Amino acid sequence: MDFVVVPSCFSSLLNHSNNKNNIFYCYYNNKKNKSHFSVPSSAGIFSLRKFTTVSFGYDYRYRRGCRSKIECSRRRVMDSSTSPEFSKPKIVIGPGGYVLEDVPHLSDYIPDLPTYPNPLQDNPAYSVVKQYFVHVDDTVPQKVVVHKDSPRGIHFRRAGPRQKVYFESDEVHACIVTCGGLCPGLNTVIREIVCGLFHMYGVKKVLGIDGGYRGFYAKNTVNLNPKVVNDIHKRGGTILGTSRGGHDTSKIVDSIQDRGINQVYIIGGDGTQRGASVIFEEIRRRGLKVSVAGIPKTIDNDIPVIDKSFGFDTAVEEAQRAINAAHVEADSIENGIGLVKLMGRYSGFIAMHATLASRDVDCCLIPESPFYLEGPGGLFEYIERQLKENGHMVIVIAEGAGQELLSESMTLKDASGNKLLKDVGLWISQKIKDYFSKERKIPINLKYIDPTYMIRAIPSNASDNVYCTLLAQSAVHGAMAGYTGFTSGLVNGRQTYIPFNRIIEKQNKVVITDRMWARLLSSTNQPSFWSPKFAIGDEGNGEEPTELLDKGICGDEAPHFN
Ligand SMILES: Nc1ncnc2c1ncn2[C@@H]1O[C@H](COP(=O)(O)OP(=O)(O)O)[C@@H](O)[C@H]1O
Ligand SMILES: O=P(O)(O)OC[C@H]1O[C@](O)(COP(=O)(O)O)[C@@H](O)[C@@H]1O
Ligand SMILES: [Mg+2]
Repeated sequence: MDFVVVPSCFSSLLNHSNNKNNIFYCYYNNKKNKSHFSVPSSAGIFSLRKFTTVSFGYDYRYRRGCRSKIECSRRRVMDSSTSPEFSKPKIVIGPGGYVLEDVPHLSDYIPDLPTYPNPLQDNPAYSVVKQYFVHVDDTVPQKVVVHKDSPRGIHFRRAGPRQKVYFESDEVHACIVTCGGLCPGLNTVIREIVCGLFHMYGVKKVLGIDGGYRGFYAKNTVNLNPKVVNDIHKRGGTILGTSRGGHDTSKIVDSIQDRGINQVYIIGGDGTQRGASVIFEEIRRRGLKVSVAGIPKTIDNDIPVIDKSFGFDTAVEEAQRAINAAHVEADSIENGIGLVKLMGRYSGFIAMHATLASRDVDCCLIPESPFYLEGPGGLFEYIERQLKENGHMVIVIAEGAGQELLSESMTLKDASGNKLLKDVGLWISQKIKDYFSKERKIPINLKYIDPTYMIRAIPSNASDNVYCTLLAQSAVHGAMAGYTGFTSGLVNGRQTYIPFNRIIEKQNKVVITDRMWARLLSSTNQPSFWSPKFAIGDEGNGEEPTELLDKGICGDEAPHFN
């Protein structure tokens, strides 16, 4: 008997089989050595182990060919899937400076994978669509504003259904997990992954992982189907629960393997996508036929490359309610100051967009734009002028703004390693009150509104709901087509598959030397608080211009959804 490594997932395959005997065929590279053995399902994994011996340096791919038969092909893959070559980004260079930043595919590390016709071709809802399947060579450019001599630049693979899929419908065992902070639209994404798998691809097995990453190994799972998720998009939050911290890669991948899961849908922000990336690497190292797809989530909009994250518009819309209230309060009383603190840990997109949308805001403070309180050009001087001229004013401050001005105590971190912020809203309220009452002897009426979680605990609005649907369906099409290690994201209004390395390499931030921030300054008339010393840091960090600037909302090209 030759050496055979039996993946731990065989136990779940054995347990799920209705047949009395599970026949295991082992195909070796040398076909002459082909052998098989049969194990009664009641014997379970322990009996199976009698036939097995661990052989280091090899791993075995398995495929559930039919209910009673599991074929395992022995491959010499460990060496190649752990080689540095494998971890390198997949870059394809073409003529004219064309660069495709491609996503990994299961066939990159599992040779001879069979393909199947896409079941969508028999689906009456889609058969009327001309050219429903996306051409394998379709890509989407990252930059759409070009000059006639510009190189063609970076492209991403276009998302969408492919003619051939790498999973049979009854072979798929998918799971969905939500991690990090809440965001409007989480439930819509969950719903549309489940419905997409069931209705488009005839999949019947979808598991919900309870409570974020740690749910893989420390919690129960829940079976998901279209009935269970039918009206969840009308609710805020996530029906699966979420958490920070608790990312234990090997325990998570063991759980994926033990449960026989072969498609993993991971919904979360920058931290979550980093976690997804290491899960993918471990899955590839173990040579498993498991697709890992990320769906980017964050109200802070701090994920790079993509046009914007889902739930962002809903959060901005909800923030308007707080700003309106602050304006009404400030406008109704002498020397009224309405102060609103909005979420935005490292990026001030919510504050910036809420300010631009409202037009009632006189000053917007964000983490990317350092400010100062006293002296010429400072915030106090500006407040005094506003009160003199208008009798009231509204200030919006992102929670991450001005952190460097607050007292220097030890920086605490949350379970995921994110900086725990000091309360800049309370701090600045006190500073303004002290300055005007003690130093200037000017009576002011300051009303502080902190809507905190209210802007993210709500269900998504109509446009975010459509956006969530497209992201979820794109992720499903990608996983079915055998792509893995990708995030489904909108680039220039087109659905794309973006490799994890591009999503996690940096954070999206408001670039204060961009036109969007200039639009805000011209709308509020606030001081820029700009000083040449800030500009050095700004130029030096090599940031791309604000993603939202040139690509939509107020940019040169209206976003268009495919
Ligand atoms: N560098 C990392 N490697 C692995 N897992 C990570 C990493 N950063 C964050 N995570 C995990 O991702 C999950 C969510 O991260 P967090 O930063 O809280 O939220 P978000 O994904 O919304 O940014 C947590 O379970 C955390 O442990
Ligand atoms: O949910 P918590 O742990 O209180 O964290 C609040 C943070 O979550 C956010 O809403 C978004 O954070 P993530 O997208 O990284 O999860 C931030 O704006 C805010 O600072
Ligand atoms: Mg985050």
